[in-house]
Amino acid sequence: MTLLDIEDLAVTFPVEDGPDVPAVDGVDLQVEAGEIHGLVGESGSGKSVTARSIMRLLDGAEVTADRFAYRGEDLYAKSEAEMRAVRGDDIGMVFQDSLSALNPVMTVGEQIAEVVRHHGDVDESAGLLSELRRKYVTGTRKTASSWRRAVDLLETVGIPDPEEVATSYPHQLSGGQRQRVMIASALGGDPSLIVADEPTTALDVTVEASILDELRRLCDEFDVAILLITHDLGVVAETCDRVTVMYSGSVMEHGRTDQLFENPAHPYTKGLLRSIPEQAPPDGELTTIPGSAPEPTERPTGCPFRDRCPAAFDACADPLPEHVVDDGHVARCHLYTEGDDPGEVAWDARDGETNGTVDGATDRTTPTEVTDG
Ligand SMILES: Nc1ncnc2c1ncn2[C@@H]1O[C@H](COP(=O)(O)OP(=O)(O)OP(=O)(O)O)[C@@H](O)[C@H]1O
Ligand code: NI
Repeated sequence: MTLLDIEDLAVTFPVEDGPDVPAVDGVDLQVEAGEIHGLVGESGSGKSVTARSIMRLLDGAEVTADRFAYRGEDLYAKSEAEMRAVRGDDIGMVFQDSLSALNPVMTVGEQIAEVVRHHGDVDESAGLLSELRRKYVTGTRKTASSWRRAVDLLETVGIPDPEEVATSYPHQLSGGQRQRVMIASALGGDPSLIVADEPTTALDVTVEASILDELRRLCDEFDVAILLITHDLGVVAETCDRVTVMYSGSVMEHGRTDQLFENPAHPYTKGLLRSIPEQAPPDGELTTIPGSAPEPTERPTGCPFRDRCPAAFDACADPLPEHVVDDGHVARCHLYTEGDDPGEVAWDARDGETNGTVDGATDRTTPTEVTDG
């Protein structure tokens, strides 16, 4: 079942003395129930803006979409009160910066217990006065169901000694433990989807690996879907069932993780794959894509990647087409519009030089020169 179904999302930030910023422009995103879906792309590609659009947390931005459905219901047709119920109960969120996302003056057990009470799983008042009394006077009784559930959730996300940790304040915990607390808190509302924006980026690799394992396990065990935002394709390879690749506000390619890694179709995806150790060609150094992504206000027409693409040709100035590579695997790239496979993209040029040729593309207009970034 498709949980989240977004078609042609555009998000623009009005700017007072300057051009509006078209941060996201043309994003399709489908998240299936129970899957881990990777949203990947370089910095500034619009991953976080897309994530926040799902929670409707984009104050002042203009958001349009052909479709923006969660479980078949239009999220943008909901009232703010209905949306508050969606946040936390249906869709949980985990951010990169756990220290600023958690309340510094409440124990983590108290914070999770509050989420549990609001979700209504336990027969304890979550009214404002009751919460204020707990916060400033009594605290949650350690025998209360909401507290027991908070401790259970801490245990579920792999925190040793959860009783002890529940009575700690966020600053007393390590970054990895705080990230687990955020995941426990997101689970407190028993959501069907967790949006996790770079949840492990600030952590060292061993802690990152164990938290990703944990997410994988939670996804399988609780049947919760996770939209995992990352700029790290290695993380995607390890963790995700499917993946959507973004570049400069648009989706370039999406498909199952195995389809995308074994048979990448978009030159941008191919370029990204060359920059991760597991995927680099046997002969070679890791190569990053020369140049950098354009600012949203300076994006070229048509394919936003064409200035950096070694295979770009005249048609790339036209609006992005959709090429179905395989069942469930789509690339938005002009190279395929004539129905033939363009073969290898010349990403193997070294020293920042691209020779700009594509095998099998002899009948095309000569690709444009790519400048060294
Ligand atoms: N409130 C805002 N006002 C104006 N522009 C914004 C705003 N928020 C984001 N942007 C712009 O939107 C674009 C996309 O930003 P976003 O944070 O979604 O990128 P990202 O893919 O999450 O990058 P990163 O990997 O660095 O987190 C960027 O160019 C950014 O400058
Ligand atoms: Ni981001």
